[in-house]
Amino acid sequence: MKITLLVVGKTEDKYLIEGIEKYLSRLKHYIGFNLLVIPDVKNTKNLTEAQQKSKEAELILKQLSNLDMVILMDEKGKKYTSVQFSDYLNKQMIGSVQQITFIIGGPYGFDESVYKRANGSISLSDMTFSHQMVRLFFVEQLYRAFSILKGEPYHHQ
Ligand SMILES: C[S@@+](CC[C@H](N)C(=O)[O-])C[C@H]1O[C@@H](n2cnc3c(N)ncnc32)[C@H](O)[C@@H]1O
Repeated sequence: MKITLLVVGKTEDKYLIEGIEKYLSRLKHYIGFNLLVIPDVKNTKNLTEAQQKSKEAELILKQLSNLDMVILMDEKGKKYTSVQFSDYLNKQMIGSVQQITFIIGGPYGFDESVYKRANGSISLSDMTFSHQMVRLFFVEQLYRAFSILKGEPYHHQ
């Protein structure tokens, strides 16, 4: 199984880039992982929130194939403990899923068309994080999940 994390817009802050790279370099020992960055929509000042989400959606949907199992990161999504998330990933690996694509939305979240394409959604918290920060939290949780599956001492219950 391969995992893709699709995000909207480059990560700008150095402290986030460093954190994300730290977990990505650890993750590569466990799973084929790809961070796919969709360029920011231009001239957003002239767009409504709905128009911006719709333009982002066009770019997001273009990246997806029929083989992708698409899971949105969404504060209103399903909640897992870290152990439950590791079980969830394990079930996908044992099953026939070849490619899971997790998607983090833009600053205003997802257009309806992206919700329609999704196979599920996951919440990291009831709180809302910035679309930039949630990338770091997600890759850390992914690393944590694989360390749990490998029985390594990173996670403490
Ligand atoms: C600033 S949030 C958008 C908030 C927007 N009100 C919404 O309804 O989605 C930007 C993106 O970060 C991600 N995100 C923020 N908080 C999250 C959370 N608690 N759990 C999962 N993803 C989250 C989502 O992908 C969201 O689309």
